[in-house]
Amino acid sequence: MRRLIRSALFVPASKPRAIEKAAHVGADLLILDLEDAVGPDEKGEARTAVDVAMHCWEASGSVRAVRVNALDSEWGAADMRAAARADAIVLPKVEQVGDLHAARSALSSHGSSIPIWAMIETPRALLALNAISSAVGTGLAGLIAGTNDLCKELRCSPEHERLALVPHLVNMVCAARARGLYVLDGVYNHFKDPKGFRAEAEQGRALGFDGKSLIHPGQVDLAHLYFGPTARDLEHAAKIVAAFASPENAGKGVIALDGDMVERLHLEAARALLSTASENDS
Ligand SMILES: CC(C)(COP(=O)(O)OP(=O)(O)OC[C@H]1O[C@@H](n2cnc3c(N)ncnc32)[C@H](O)[C@@H]1OP(=O)(O)O)[C@@H](O)C(=O)NCCC(=O)NCCSC(=O)C[C@H](O)C(=O)O
Ligand SMILES: [Mg+2]
Repeated sequence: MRRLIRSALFVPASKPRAIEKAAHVGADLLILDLEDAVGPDEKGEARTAVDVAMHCWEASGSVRAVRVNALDSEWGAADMRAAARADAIVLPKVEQVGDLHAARSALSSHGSSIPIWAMIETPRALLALNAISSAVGTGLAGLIAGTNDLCKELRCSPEHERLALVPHLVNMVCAARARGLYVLDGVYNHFKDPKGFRAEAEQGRALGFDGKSLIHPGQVDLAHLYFGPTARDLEHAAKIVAAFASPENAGKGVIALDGDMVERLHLEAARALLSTASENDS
Protein backbone atom coordinates (compact mmCIF):
# COMPACT_ATOMS: atom_id res chain seq x y z
CA MET A 1 0.00 0.00 0.00
CA ARG A 2 1.41 3.43 -0.87
CA ARG A 3 1.82 6.41 1.42
CA LEU A 4 -0.64 9.29 1.56
CA ILE A 5 0.35 12.48 -0.23
CA ARG A 6 -2.16 15.03 1.07
CA SER A 7 0.07 18.10 1.03
CA ALA A 8 2.86 19.18 -1.31
CA LEU A 9 4.54 22.40 -0.20
CA PHE A 10 6.52 24.46 -2.74
CA VAL A 11 9.57 25.98 -1.10
CA PRO A 12 11.54 28.60 -3.07
CA ALA A 13 15.17 27.48 -3.37
CA SER A 14 16.21 31.13 -3.09
CA LYS A 15 14.79 31.46 0.46
CA PRO A 16 17.05 29.86 3.10
CA ARG A 17 14.66 30.70 5.94
CA ALA A 18 11.79 28.93 4.14
CA ILE A 19 13.99 25.86 3.54
CA GLU A 20 14.68 25.64 7.29
CA LYS A 21 11.06 26.21 8.20
CA ALA A 22 9.82 23.55 5.76
CA ALA A 23 11.65 20.84 7.71
CA HIS A 24 9.16 21.22 10.56
CA VAL A 25 5.79 21.81 8.91
CA GLY A 26 4.76 18.16 8.43
CA ALA A 27 4.03 18.29 4.69
CA ASP A 28 3.85 14.88 3.00
CA LEU A 29 5.86 16.17 0.03
CA LEU A 30 8.30 19.09 0.01
CA ILE A 31 9.11 20.56 -3.40
CA LEU A 32 12.21 22.70 -3.55
CA ASP A 33 11.41 25.06 -6.40
CA LEU A 34 14.10 26.05 -8.89
CA GLU A 35 11.51 27.15 -11.48
CA ASP A 36 8.93 29.92 -11.12
CA ALA A 37 9.68 30.90 -7.51
CA VAL A 38 13.24 31.77 -8.50
CA GLY A 39 14.12 34.79 -10.66
CA PRO A 40 16.45 34.36 -13.66
CA ASP A 41 19.35 36.08 -11.89
CA GLU A 42 19.00 33.84 -8.83
CA LYS A 43 18.96 30.47 -10.64
CA GLY A 44 22.63 29.54 -10.21
CA GLU A 45 22.74 30.44 -6.52
CA ALA A 46 19.39 28.73 -5.88
CA ARG A 47 20.65 25.46 -7.36
CA THR A 48 23.34 25.29 -4.66
CA ALA A 49 20.48 25.06 -2.13
CA VAL A 50 19.50 21.58 -3.38
CA ASP A 51 22.10 19.78 -1.26
CA VAL A 52 21.38 22.05 1.71
CA ALA A 53 17.63 21.36 1.50
CA MET A 54 18.00 17.60 1.03
CA HIS A 55 20.20 17.46 4.12
CA CYS A 56 17.99 19.79 6.15
CA TRP A 57 14.85 17.75 5.26
CA GLU A 58 16.42 14.35 5.86
CA ALA A 59 14.69 13.73 9.20
CA SER A 60 11.46 15.53 8.29
CA GLY A 61 9.59 12.38 7.23
CA SER A 62 8.54 14.21 4.05
CA VAL A 63 9.26 13.02 0.53
CA ARG A 64 11.89 15.49 -0.74
CA ALA A 65 11.43 16.64 -4.32
CA VAL A 66 12.98 19.28 -6.56
CA ARG A 67 11.10 21.16 -9.27
CA VAL A 68 13.61 21.77 -12.04
CA ASN A 69 13.45 24.24 -14.89
CA ALA A 70 12.41 22.83 -18.27
CA LEU A 71 15.08 20.52 -19.66
CA ASP A 72 15.42 22.59 -22.82
CA SER A 73 15.96 25.82 -20.85
CA GLU A 74 19.45 27.18 -20.17
CA TRP A 75 19.20 25.86 -16.57
CA GLY A 76 17.62 22.46 -17.23
CA ALA A 77 20.70 20.25 -17.55
CA ALA A 78 22.42 21.59 -14.42
CA ASP A 79 19.14 21.40 -12.48
CA MET A 80 18.73 17.73 -13.40
CA ARG A 81 22.25 16.94 -12.24
CA ALA A 82 21.60 18.59 -8.86
CA ALA A 83 18.10 17.12 -8.49
CA ALA A 84 19.23 13.56 -9.16
CA ARG A 85 20.01 13.28 -5.44
CA ALA A 86 16.45 14.05 -4.31
CA ASP A 87 13.69 11.52 -3.55
CA ALA A 88 11.65 12.68 -6.55
CA ILE A 89 11.67 15.21 -9.33
CA VAL A 90 8.89 17.54 -10.40
CA LEU A 91 8.89 18.42 -14.10
CA PRO A 92 7.11 21.65 -14.98
CA LYS A 93 5.03 22.16 -18.12
CA VAL A 94 5.18 18.59 -19.39
CA GLU A 95 3.52 18.59 -22.82
CA GLN A 96 4.38 15.26 -24.40
CA VAL A 97 5.63 11.80 -23.57
CA GLY A 98 9.04 12.76 -24.96
CA ASP A 99 9.50 15.24 -22.08
CA LEU A 100 9.25 12.36 -19.61
CA HIS A 101 11.63 10.14 -21.58
CA ALA A 102 14.14 13.00 -21.82
CA ALA A 103 13.98 13.55 -18.07
CA ARG A 104 14.29 9.82 -17.40
CA SER A 105 17.35 9.53 -19.58
CA ALA A 106 18.96 12.64 -18.01
CA LEU A 107 18.39 11.19 -14.54
CA SER A 108 19.75 7.80 -15.61
CA SER A 109 22.89 9.47 -16.91
CA HIS A 110 23.41 10.73 -13.34
CA GLY A 111 22.80 7.24 -11.92
CA SER A 112 19.37 8.18 -10.55
CA SER A 113 16.14 6.21 -10.76
CA ILE A 114 13.95 8.57 -8.72
CA PRO A 115 10.26 8.89 -9.59
CA ILE A 116 8.97 11.74 -11.72
CA TRP A 117 5.95 13.95 -11.02
CA ALA A 118 4.58 15.76 -14.09
CA MET A 119 2.96 19.19 -13.88
CA ILE A 120 -0.03 19.56 -16.16
CA GLU A 121 -0.28 23.26 -16.88
CA THR A 122 -0.61 23.96 -20.58
CA PRO A 123 -3.32 23.36 -23.20
CA ARG A 124 -0.98 20.95 -25.03
CA ALA A 125 -0.62 18.90 -21.86
CA LEU A 126 -4.40 18.73 -21.52
CA LEU A 127 -4.66 17.41 -25.08
CA ALA A 128 -1.91 14.85 -24.46
CA LEU A 129 -3.07 13.77 -21.01
CA ASN A 130 -3.85 10.18 -21.99
CA ALA A 131 -0.41 9.66 -23.55
CA ILE A 132 1.46 11.45 -20.76
CA SER A 133 -0.24 9.49 -18.01
CA SER A 134 0.50 6.19 -19.74
CA ALA A 135 4.18 6.87 -20.43
CA VAL A 136 5.46 3.38 -19.69
CA GLY A 137 8.95 3.00 -18.29
CA THR A 138 9.50 6.64 -17.38
CA GLY A 139 8.97 6.22 -13.64
CA LEU A 140 6.01 8.59 -13.65
CA ALA A 141 4.55 8.67 -10.12
CA GLY A 142 1.96 11.41 -10.26
CA LEU A 143 0.37 14.45 -11.87
CA ILE A 144 0.18 17.93 -10.36
CA ALA A 145 -2.27 20.51 -11.68
CA GLY A 146 -0.53 23.80 -12.42
CA THR A 147 -3.61 25.93 -12.17
CA ASN A 148 -1.86 29.32 -12.31
CA ASP A 149 -0.18 28.54 -15.60
CA LEU A 150 -3.33 26.87 -16.88
CA CYS A 151 -5.41 29.98 -16.19
CA LYS A 152 -2.80 32.09 -17.95
CA GLU A 153 -2.52 29.81 -20.99
CA LEU A 154 -6.24 29.13 -21.34
CA ARG A 155 -7.00 32.81 -20.63
CA CYS A 156 -9.59 31.71 -18.14
CA SER A 157 -10.17 32.72 -14.55
CA PRO A 158 -10.23 30.69 -11.32
CA GLU A 159 -13.37 32.53 -10.23
CA HIS A 160 -16.83 31.05 -9.70
CA GLU A 161 -15.50 27.94 -7.94
CA ARG A 162 -13.04 27.27 -10.77
CA LEU A 163 -15.88 26.65 -13.22
CA ALA A 164 -13.55 26.95 -16.22
CA LEU A 165 -10.92 24.64 -14.73
CA VAL A 166 -13.13 21.88 -13.37
CA PRO A 167 -13.41 19.87 -16.64
CA HIS A 168 -9.61 19.80 -16.93
CA LEU A 169 -9.16 18.90 -13.28
CA VAL A 170 -11.63 16.03 -13.67
CA ASN A 171 -9.70 14.78 -16.71
CA MET A 172 -6.47 14.82 -14.71
CA VAL A 173 -8.06 12.78 -11.93
CA CYS A 174 -9.44 10.32 -14.49
CA ALA A 175 -6.07 9.95 -16.26
CA ALA A 176 -4.28 9.40 -12.96
CA ARG A 177 -6.81 6.89 -11.63
CA ALA A 178 -6.72 4.90 -14.89
CA ARG A 179 -2.95 4.53 -14.56
CA GLY A 180 -2.61 4.20 -10.78
CA LEU A 181 -0.83 7.54 -10.39
CA TYR A 182 -1.08 10.11 -7.61
CA VAL A 183 -2.89 13.31 -8.56
CA LEU A 184 -2.57 16.63 -6.73
CA ASP A 185 -4.69 19.76 -7.07
CA GLY A 186 -3.21 23.19 -7.83
CA VAL A 187 -2.14 25.92 -5.40
CA TYR A 188 -4.38 28.47 -3.70
CA ASN A 189 -2.66 31.84 -4.03
CA HIS A 190 -4.48 33.78 -1.29
CA PHE A 191 -2.36 32.42 1.54
CA LYS A 192 -4.00 34.72 4.12
CA ASP A 193 -7.51 33.46 3.32
CA PRO A 194 -8.06 30.14 5.17
CA LYS A 195 -11.80 30.20 4.44
CA GLY A 196 -11.18 30.36 0.70
CA PHE A 197 -8.52 27.66 1.01
CA ARG A 198 -10.92 25.35 2.83
CA ALA A 199 -13.57 25.79 0.14
CA GLU A 200 -11.09 24.98 -2.61
CA ALA A 201 -9.65 22.00 -0.70
CA GLU A 202 -13.13 20.63 -0.13
CA GLN A 203 -13.82 20.96 -3.84
CA GLY A 204 -10.50 19.27 -4.70
CA ARG A 205 -11.28 16.36 -2.46
CA ALA A 206 -14.77 16.02 -3.95
CA LEU A 207 -13.22 15.97 -7.44
CA GLY A 208 -11.07 13.01 -6.36
CA PHE A 209 -7.61 14.51 -5.83
CA ASP A 210 -5.23 12.77 -3.40
CA GLY A 211 -3.98 16.08 -2.07
CA LYS A 212 -3.20 19.70 -2.83
CA SER A 213 -0.08 21.60 -3.78
CA LEU A 214 0.61 24.48 -1.38
CA ILE A 215 2.59 27.71 -1.20
CA HIS A 216 2.60 28.50 2.53
CA PRO A 217 3.22 26.48 5.72
CA GLY A 218 -0.11 27.72 7.10
CA GLN A 219 -1.89 25.64 4.45
CA VAL A 220 -0.42 22.25 5.47
CA ASP A 221 -2.67 21.39 8.41
CA LEU A 222 -5.71 22.63 6.52
CA ALA A 223 -4.87 20.35 3.59
CA HIS A 224 -4.63 17.41 5.99
CA LEU A 225 -8.15 18.15 7.22
CA TYR A 226 -9.57 17.60 3.75
CA PHE A 227 -7.35 14.97 2.14
CA GLY A 228 -6.67 11.49 3.40
CA PRO A 229 -9.16 9.64 5.55
CA THR A 230 -10.86 11.47 8.41
CA ALA A 231 -11.66 9.74 11.72
CA ARG A 232 -15.26 9.51 10.54
CA ASP A 233 -14.20 7.87 7.23
CA LEU A 234 -12.20 5.28 9.16
CA GLU A 235 -15.05 4.59 11.57
CA HIS A 236 -17.46 4.13 8.68
CA ALA A 237 -15.04 1.83 6.84
CA ALA A 238 -14.59 -0.32 9.95
CA LYS A 239 -18.39 -0.58 10.28
CA ILE A 240 -18.71 -1.80 6.67
CA VAL A 241 -16.00 -4.42 7.17
CA ALA A 242 -17.63 -5.60 10.41
CA ALA A 243 -21.10 -5.73 8.81
CA PHE A 244 -19.94 -7.94 5.92
CA ALA A 245 -18.05 -10.15 8.38
CA SER A 246 -21.14 -10.91 10.44
CA PRO A 247 -22.62 -14.41 9.87
CA GLU A 248 -26.05 -13.13 8.79
CA ASN A 249 -24.42 -11.28 5.87
CA ALA A 250 -22.15 -14.11 4.78
CA GLY A 251 -22.16 -14.43 0.99
CA LYS A 252 -24.44 -11.43 0.46
CA GLY A 253 -23.64 -9.01 -2.37
CA VAL A 254 -25.55 -6.11 -0.91
CA ILE A 255 -26.64 -5.19 2.62
CA ALA A 256 -28.37 -2.32 4.39
CA LEU A 257 -26.27 -0.36 6.88
CA ASP A 258 -27.60 2.64 8.82
CA GLY A 259 -30.20 3.29 6.14
CA ASP A 260 -27.75 3.08 3.23
CA MET A 261 -27.26 0.42 0.57
CA VAL A 262 -23.74 -1.03 0.89
CA GLU A 263 -22.29 -3.30 -1.79
CA ARG A 264 -19.14 -5.41 -2.00
CA LEU A 265 -17.45 -2.62 -3.95
CA HIS A 266 -17.85 -0.50 -0.81
CA LEU A 267 -16.30 -3.32 1.21
CA GLU A 268 -13.26 -3.33 -1.10
CA ALA A 269 -12.95 0.46 -0.79
CA ALA A 270 -13.32 0.26 3.01
CA ARG A 271 -10.59 -2.39 3.27
CA ALA A 272 -8.27 -0.36 1.04
CA LEU A 273 -8.87 2.77 3.14
CA LEU A 274 -8.15 0.98 6.42
CA SER A 275 -5.06 -0.61 4.98
CA THR A 276 -3.70 2.73 3.65
CA ALA A 277 -4.37 4.38 7.00
CA SER A 278 -2.60 1.66 8.97
CA GLU A 279 0.39 1.66 6.58
CA ASN A 280 0.75 5.42 6.98
CA ASP A 281 0.49 5.17 10.76
CA SER A 282 3.27 2.62 11.01
C1 LIG B 1 3.64 33.68 -0.71
C2 LIG B 1 4.91 34.02 0.01
C3 LIG B 1 5.77 34.95 -0.87
C4 LIG B 1 4.56 34.76 1.32
O1 LIG B 1 5.75 35.04 1.98
P1 LIG B 1 5.80 35.80 3.37
O2 LIG B 1 5.05 37.11 3.28
O3 LIG B 1 7.23 35.86 3.79
O4 LIG B 1 4.97 34.85 4.33
P2 LIG B 1 4.92 34.82 5.88
O5 LIG B 1 5.52 36.06 6.47
O6 LIG B 1 3.52 34.53 6.26
O7 LIG B 1 5.84 33.58 6.28
C5 LIG B 1 5.81 33.09 7.59
C6 LIG B 1 6.93 32.12 7.80
O8 LIG B 1 6.77 31.01 6.91
C7 LIG B 1 7.91 30.88 6.07
N1 LIG B 1 7.43 30.51 4.73
C8 LIG B 1 6.65 31.23 3.91
N2 LIG B 1 6.39 30.53 2.79
C9 LIG B 1 7.03 29.35 2.93
C10 LIG B 1 7.12 28.19 2.12
N3 LIG B 1 6.52 28.15 0.91
N4 LIG B 1 7.81 27.15 2.58
C11 LIG B 1 8.43 27.20 3.80
N5 LIG B 1 8.38 28.26 4.62
C12 LIG B 1 7.69 29.32 4.18
C13 LIG B 1 8.58 32.25 6.07
O9 LIG B 1 9.96 32.10 5.79
C14 LIG B 1 8.30 32.68 7.50
O10 LIG B 1 9.20 31.99 8.36
P3 LIG B 1 9.72 32.67 9.69
O11 LIG B 1 10.62 33.77 9.24
O12 LIG B 1 10.43 31.61 10.44
O13 LIG B 1 8.52 33.18 10.42
C15 LIG B 1 5.71 32.76 0.41
O14 LIG B 1 4.87 31.97 1.20
C16 LIG B 1 6.27 31.96 -0.74
O15 LIG B 1 7.30 32.33 -1.29
N6 LIG B 1 5.61 30.85 -1.09
C17 LIG B 1 6.06 29.94 -2.10
C18 LIG B 1 5.92 30.53 -3.48
C19 LIG B 1 6.31 29.55 -4.53
O16 LIG B 1 7.05 28.62 -4.29
N7 LIG B 1 5.78 29.73 -5.75
C20 LIG B 1 6.06 28.85 -6.85
C21 LIG B 1 5.32 27.57 -6.72
S1 LIG B 1 3.58 27.68 -6.99
C22 LIG B 1 3.43 27.35 -8.67
O17 LIG B 1 4.28 27.72 -9.41
C23 LIG B 1 2.26 26.55 -9.08
C24 LIG B 1 2.18 26.07 -10.52
O18 LIG B 1 3.36 26.00 -11.22
C25 LIG B 1 1.12 26.79 -11.29
O19 LIG B 1 1.35 27.19 -12.44
O20 LIG B 1 0.00 26.90 -10.74
MG1 LIG C 1 3.35 26.67 -13.17
